[in-house]
Amino acid sequence: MKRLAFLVPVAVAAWLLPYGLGGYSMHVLAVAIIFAILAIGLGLTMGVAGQINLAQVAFFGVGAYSVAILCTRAGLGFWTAALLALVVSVLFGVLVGVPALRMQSHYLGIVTLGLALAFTNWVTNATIAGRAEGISDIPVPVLFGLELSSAYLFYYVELVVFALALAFALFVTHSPLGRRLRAMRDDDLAAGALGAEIPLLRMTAFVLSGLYGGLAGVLYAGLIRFVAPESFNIANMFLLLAMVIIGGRASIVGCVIGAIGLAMAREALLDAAAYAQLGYGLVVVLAVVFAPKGLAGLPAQLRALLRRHKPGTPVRLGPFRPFAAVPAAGDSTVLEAEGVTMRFKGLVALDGVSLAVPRGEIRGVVGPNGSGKTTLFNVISGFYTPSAGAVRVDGREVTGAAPYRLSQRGVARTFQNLRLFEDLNVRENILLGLDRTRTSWIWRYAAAPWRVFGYQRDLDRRADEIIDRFGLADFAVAIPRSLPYGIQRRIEIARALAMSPTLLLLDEPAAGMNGEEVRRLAEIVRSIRDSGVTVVIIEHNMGLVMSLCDHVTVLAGGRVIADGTPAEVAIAPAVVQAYLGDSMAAPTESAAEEATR
Ligand SMILES: Nc1ncnc2c1ncn2[C@@H]1O[C@H](COP(=O)(O)OP(=O)(O)OP(=O)(O)O)[C@@H](O)[C@H]1O
Repeated sequence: MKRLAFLVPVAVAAWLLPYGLGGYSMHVLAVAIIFAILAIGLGLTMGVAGQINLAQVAFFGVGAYSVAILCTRAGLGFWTAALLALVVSVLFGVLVGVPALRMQSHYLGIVTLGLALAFTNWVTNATIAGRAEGISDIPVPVLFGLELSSAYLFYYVELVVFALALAFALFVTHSPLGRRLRAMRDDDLAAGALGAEIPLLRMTAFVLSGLYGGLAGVLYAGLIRFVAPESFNIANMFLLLAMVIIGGRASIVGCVIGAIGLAMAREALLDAAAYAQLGYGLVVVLAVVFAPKGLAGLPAQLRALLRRHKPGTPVRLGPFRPFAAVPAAGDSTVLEAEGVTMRFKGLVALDGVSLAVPRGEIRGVVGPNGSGKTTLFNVISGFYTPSAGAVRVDGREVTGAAPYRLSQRGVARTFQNLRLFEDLNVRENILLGLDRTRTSWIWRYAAAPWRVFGYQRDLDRRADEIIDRFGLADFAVAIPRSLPYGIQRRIEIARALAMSPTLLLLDEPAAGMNGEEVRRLAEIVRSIRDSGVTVVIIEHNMGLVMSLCDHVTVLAGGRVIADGTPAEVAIAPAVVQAYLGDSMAAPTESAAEEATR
């Protein structure tokens, strides 16, 4: 609550501002607030969710034109038209979001730009939209019997709408939904493996953008009471982009500061409009090069610069606190692969692989480089749909299911090349694992926000427990990239465990670790198994495999060449031959050595 105390003087200042401003300045301020709402919408899609959206100005236009058309052609009152306009803008948001389900990056940029151009083209040529002349007789909005005909009066309506819009955007970005959107922006594959329904999340981002664009459009129609195509053209889209990039696209407050600042600058530079555009371009380039996170990112950038000159304190990984052992719940098969084949064009990465992993087992999957181990994990966790064969988890067919579905079925995984979200701190990475809600849960954000707060409190409590159990408390708010490799590996395991899986897939968890770290890893994996989780582990460290695994499956050239206890596979001739040497010849001895190191 104390952190929000600064809002009181800000609100009072905003309320008193009109008393010190002339008519024209008031108008400029009212327009700047509209741009701020528009920029929040763009910040949510581009900055928070990482979806390229060049149609924000069209959402703005859809909102404004819908009000204009509904008021002047259908004879509706301003506020009824405004509500319908919001619905139309959200629907337009859905339409623009559809391509995002199938394409990303510059392709999405081109498509959204195309849709924005199509909108401007339509309003320029459609009779109902008043063609190039636009629509000029939008009625004065009346609120509580008061005609909002001046910018002074309208400003107060805008202020309330803006405050609510800003509060909702901040609420969303600081909630489990916002965390998932940021995770999707950083790495959509890893976010999917953690249970994020990527298509729905992308659509949510565009719906929010449509809503904020529509809201800005409604206010614009009420303030200016005239709409024409040039207010919603591509030049304005680029101005909006400049606002968001300069302010800091990932920060909602940054977007607001950028929007208000640039809207003011635009007015101040009206006499030099020809050069102003060039100036914005230059500032954007400077921002991208020297302050990629915009004005909002400058304090953190400065702090990092100062820290660089100070000797850093070494990070301390705390001890792992083992889980309470749970008696095995029956001996059913948790994972079953049957004749799984995966072809990449001409290359057969997996060739009829079958394996069955019983509950409570630690299964090792080993094999020379390129033998198909990671591909097998990718098939099991839904990253690849196999060309043939079937995968069953807990007896249910999951072949080709999306990663988020598998995550919901209790499959968690880590990655060979570590996929921690780099823009989220350690704690947020763990929180993402803990969040088991479906995206459809998000109706609560609008209808019952207190339930979101309650849920977040529960996640926070459980995150503390996991952070403590895995000894991560010293760097819970650090960015993973800044931490040693061994620690990052442990964070990834903690994040996977946060998902409360029944099946944990570990892809080379000991890679890059020293002997002591490998010993601690073995202790962690055993404790995870003892807590009732079935573990499948890909590893090249044979000492670890031999000492840790109950059962080992050996792959070579995409086929299972041996399957049995560590001692059995170690002496299998096919295995010795596949490894082309004697590294496997006496693994039990090396395991004993490794285990005692
Ligand atoms: N997406 C892909 N497209 C084309 N080929 C692929 C793809 N993924 C894997 N492969 C190929 O499939 C084969 C098996 O690769 P995979 O990564 O599964 O092996 P691995 O046993 O995990 O190897 P390593 O121990 O080096 O990680 C390799 O020849 C690899 O180049």
